[in-house]
Amino acid sequence: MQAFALRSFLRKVPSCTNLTRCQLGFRTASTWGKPRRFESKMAAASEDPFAKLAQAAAPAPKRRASEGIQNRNKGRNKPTKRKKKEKPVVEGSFEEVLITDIHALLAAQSLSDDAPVAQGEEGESEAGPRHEQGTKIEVEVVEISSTGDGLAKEKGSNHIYVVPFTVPGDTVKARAWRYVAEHDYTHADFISVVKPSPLRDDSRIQCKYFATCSGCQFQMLDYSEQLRLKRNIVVKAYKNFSQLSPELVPEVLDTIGSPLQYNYRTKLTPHFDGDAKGKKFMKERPPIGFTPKVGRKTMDIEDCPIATDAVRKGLTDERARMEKEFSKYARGATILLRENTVRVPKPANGDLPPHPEGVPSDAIKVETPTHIDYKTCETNMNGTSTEYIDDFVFTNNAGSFFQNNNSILSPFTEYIRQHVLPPASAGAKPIRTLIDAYSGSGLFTITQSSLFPGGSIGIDISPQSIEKARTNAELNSLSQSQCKFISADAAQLFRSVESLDPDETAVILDPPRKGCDTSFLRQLLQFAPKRIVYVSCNVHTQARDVGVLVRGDAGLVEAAAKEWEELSKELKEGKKQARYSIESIRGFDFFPQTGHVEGVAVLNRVDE
Ligand SMILES: C[S@@+](CC[C@H](N)C(=O)[O-])C[C@H]1O[C@@H](n2cnc3c(N)ncnc32)[C@H](O)[C@@H]1O
Repeated sequence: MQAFALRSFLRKVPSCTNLTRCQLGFRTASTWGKPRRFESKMAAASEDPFAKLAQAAAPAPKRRASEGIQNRNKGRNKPTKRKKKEKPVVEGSFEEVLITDIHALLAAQSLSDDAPVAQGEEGESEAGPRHEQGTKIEVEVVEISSTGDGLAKEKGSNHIYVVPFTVPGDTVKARAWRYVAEHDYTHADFISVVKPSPLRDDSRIQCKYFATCSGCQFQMLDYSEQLRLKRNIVVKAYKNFSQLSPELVPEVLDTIGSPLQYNYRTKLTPHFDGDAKGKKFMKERPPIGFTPKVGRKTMDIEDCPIATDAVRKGLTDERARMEKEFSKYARGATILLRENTVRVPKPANGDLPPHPEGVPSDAIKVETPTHIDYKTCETNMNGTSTEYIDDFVFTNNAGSFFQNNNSILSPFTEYIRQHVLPPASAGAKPIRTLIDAYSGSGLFTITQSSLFPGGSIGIDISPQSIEKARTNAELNSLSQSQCKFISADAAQLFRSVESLDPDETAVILDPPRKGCDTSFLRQLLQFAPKRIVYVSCNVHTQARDVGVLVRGDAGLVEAAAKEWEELSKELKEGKKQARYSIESIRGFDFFPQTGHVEGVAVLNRVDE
């Protein structure tokens, strides 16, 4: 990871090649007990086991994961021809996370294994023979990567195979399909289990498409094991991507489970393929479903048990509609299935309220002591969907972002309420104001509002989400002085908050998967709020950004040249950037049965 970060940094800031590691804020070799890959670049010819990794990692350009899909279509048994120049691995991407885990595993085994390592003749990697595409192999799974795939080895070889739908301790049959030369590992398809791991119990699997559809990875595992694995994903994210020495990272807390482990997803987006040129109208209903793990043609999937009943019914209804309407379509499309709730309070006399007007009679009915929820499925991207979290109501553009596991949002927002304010300490100014950066339709601005007498400010780049956020504030009886929303890039936020006292301000960040950009982090460090709660569906970019906030060096490692100039000027002018300590880190399982985890990191400004 550091090798990637350093290269991109040096590329962007050519005049900074004489900066020392210390100035860059990297961990020192001694803090991790091992030399780092970027150091090994200079020691390529040495006996250092990391030098080999560096040679594999450093010079070659990299491919994006999506190129593998193109390769698959060319036929598994033919050698892959590369037409395009390889593109760099995207930061925080699936591929970068996988490569980091593979490097860590290779490094660990090169330090500890007695197994003899083959000597890199033609057709062999340094770790053992590599197979032609299509070769069937038997491998033993040694670890699960942070992408949810098994990392496996053949007997007598240290070569790593990435095999989905497997768990540590499994011996499985697999088919090699893509050798990744620059990182010396091979992607393989899962074929069958030869000897199951004690962790595996296939009777737990609830979907007949498991291990074919690419959506879920963990259905064969007990739920407590899934939570343990997800905690480990968070641990590894901070170890591999924060660039912080271990003493700065507190022990990662247990992952909080989802109240529902199936029937939880309030949004699905199945799709169907069309004519390649989009000209020939369909002669029969196309397969409607999801992308398979192998191949690119959409699988026909009639049901998805991780979705809520309303969304599952929506899938059935859409498939029935397509049965009649396929001939109108020439192009492929994505279908939106988003749960929508109409809540009807029960009268105090205990009578059942009448069926609400406009709600279809076959809506899914969920009765509680106080109300009846009627659940339907919205398929119009521009339609409005409504969700409840405790007594809060949220309306959204059905096609825009909203968290898609409603069952966990009550405990999750309660956890944020319990942690967004620091424990009261003598003499400290109480926090009065909340900034909710990347607010969407106001999830945190609204659910946390009661804690902030000075008001809450939400900012999001999507004008539609901000429009809904304003509506949601009204629907939840919050005035404009209690909840204010700005539609803009998050980095513009700091222009609007100059009047706020950072000592009295907490910030919640919930950026998209790619994390925060440098400009935002730099401005955040200059604004220096007392407390930050960083929420993310990508714990790897979260760990990277938290590392920046803890070191207080936004702009140094990944700054674009212009930002670097600005930052140097600011540093010369003596403008200060804050730094933070991490109070706690923990995962929430928003995505049961999959390898994904939502991370929450709570940070306090270090007052020196
Ligand atoms: C993971 S969602 C979180 C939304 C909200 N906190 C929630 O939980 O419902 C990320 C949000 O960031 C917004 N976003 C993406 N890039 C942004 C940017 N540069 N500035 C502000 N908002 C951005 C998206 O529109 C999206 O609503």
